[in-house]
Amino acid sequence: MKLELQGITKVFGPLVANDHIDLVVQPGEIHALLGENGAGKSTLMNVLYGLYDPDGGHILLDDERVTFKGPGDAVAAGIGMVHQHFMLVPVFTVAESVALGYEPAGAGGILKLDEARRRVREISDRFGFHVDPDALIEELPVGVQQRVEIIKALSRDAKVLILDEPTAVLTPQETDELIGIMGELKEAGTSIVFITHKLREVRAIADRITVIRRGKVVGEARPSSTETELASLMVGRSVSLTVQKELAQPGEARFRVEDLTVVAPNGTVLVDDVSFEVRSGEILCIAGVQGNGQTELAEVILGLQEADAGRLLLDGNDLRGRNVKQRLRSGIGFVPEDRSTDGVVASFTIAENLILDLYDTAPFASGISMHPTEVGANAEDRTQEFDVRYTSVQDPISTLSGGNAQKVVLAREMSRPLRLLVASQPTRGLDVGSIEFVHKRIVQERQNGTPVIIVSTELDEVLNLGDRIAVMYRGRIVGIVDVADGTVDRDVLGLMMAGVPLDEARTQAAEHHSVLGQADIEQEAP
Ligand SMILES: Nc1ncnc2c1ncn2[C@@H]1O[C@H](COP(=O)(O)OP(=O)(O)OP(=O)(O)O)[C@@H](O)[C@H]1O
Repeated sequence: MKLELQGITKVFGPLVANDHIDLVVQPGEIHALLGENGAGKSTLMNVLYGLYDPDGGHILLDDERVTFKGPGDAVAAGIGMVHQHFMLVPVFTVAESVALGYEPAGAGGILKLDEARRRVREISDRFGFHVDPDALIEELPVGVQQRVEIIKALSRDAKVLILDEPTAVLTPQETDELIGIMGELKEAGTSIVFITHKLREVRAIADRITVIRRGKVVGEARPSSTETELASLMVGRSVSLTVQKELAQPGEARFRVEDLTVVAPNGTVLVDDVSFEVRSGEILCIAGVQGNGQTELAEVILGLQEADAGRLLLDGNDLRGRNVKQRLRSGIGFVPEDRSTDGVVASFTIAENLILDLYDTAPFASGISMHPTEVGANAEDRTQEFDVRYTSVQDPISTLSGGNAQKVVLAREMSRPLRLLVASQPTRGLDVGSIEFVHKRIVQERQNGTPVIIVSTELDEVLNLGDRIAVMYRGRIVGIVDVADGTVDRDVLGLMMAGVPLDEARTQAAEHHSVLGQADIEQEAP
């Protein structure tokens, strides 16, 4: 189906989030939407999916004008959307998930389970999804859950599929698989609108690329453009895609994790006897597929979770018995993996969110009285430094785009004297310009002598930023590699993240390159 957006305009108070946006997506085209944080991509997709009523402009499907009063109308017209946070119920089976809320079905909007099962099988076979209709959602890896969302959309006859940062939570292998699936869908005539900040993927799969900046279309780019060209078109300036840093000169060990074990209430061992140390002036990256114990490890360091065994020593002091507030005040900077649940308080203003840890200390308060002038001034400074795009620092943080909310968390946690920085997925959802800035700040922190732990599923990030990389798999550390020795690459790390030990990973990687690893090689070739 051909999709055409003509002059779409959407305003929020004084802010024009979409300013006369035109976009044409041909049948069977993979169309990437690129743009810096707050450019207006999600807003545009929400208009297309019927979640927002546009203030101007039209949507055309196969040259016919359509209006959507809600997502139900959009779905009925053949539009499907896979959100970043999947909307699946964990205790349902795949078939139940697909059956739920099925609009054209009979009583109660429920599709019969047998019919749902049949459709899951049919779609799964047709596109090589390998999804079992009777599998429980909570037992499926993230990549397969995402396929269930795609099946759900296809079972409702989606002809245009919107994928909003679909690879943010995927492993390299799952990303490869998704790229394959997108190719199959395209062959079958499905149009795909694909939002991403990952330029490597755009180059690998997009047929056309539209770039938006500050609510306006600023141009179209060819997939043959280099990542550097795409980056500068996106943010309007040249961007360095590699981290400029001197060789690490680590000092003494400042932070030690000793024999740490964390067990879930159901008895699953989440962190399994993990030990490592981080030295002054060193960045240790903890790589791994989401859900292999990294989250729990980071949370135990801040005291959000209790360890079942083991010790944490910061500058020789045992952290046991100290609560979260005491740990933050003792100089631990902490960027949580999920900003919306742990990083910000949605109903608080941007300014308040910037002092969550320090709200009762000078200069923001004395005794029980807050000093709004200082709170406001701090917010102006921090948002300027981290280039947060907002209308007023007194607006609730929920009005910010995803990337801008992430920058608020980073600005708060990295703007006080630190003895240890722990950041989980620090650049998730950030545009290339912001990633460049945040990486520089992290390196600066390391230059100041702070031990830094970065938990990341992004291979580019860990390879670029880490002095050493520890790979976690099923709660254990598979291996710790020194980046300076030059023997690790995306493929080796990708395999280690699947539990393959270092030496074997090196052998296997030499024999097989992933799609994106291959794209790297081709780009490097003269
Ligand atoms: N409900 C809302 N109320 C007020 N402002 C909003 C609302 N939703 C979005 N905005 C603003 O509209 C602008 C565009 O936001 P949008 O979420 O579309 O950006 P984006 O391109 O998707 O960014 P990101 O890459 O960070 O996800 C931002 O300045 C944002 O603060």
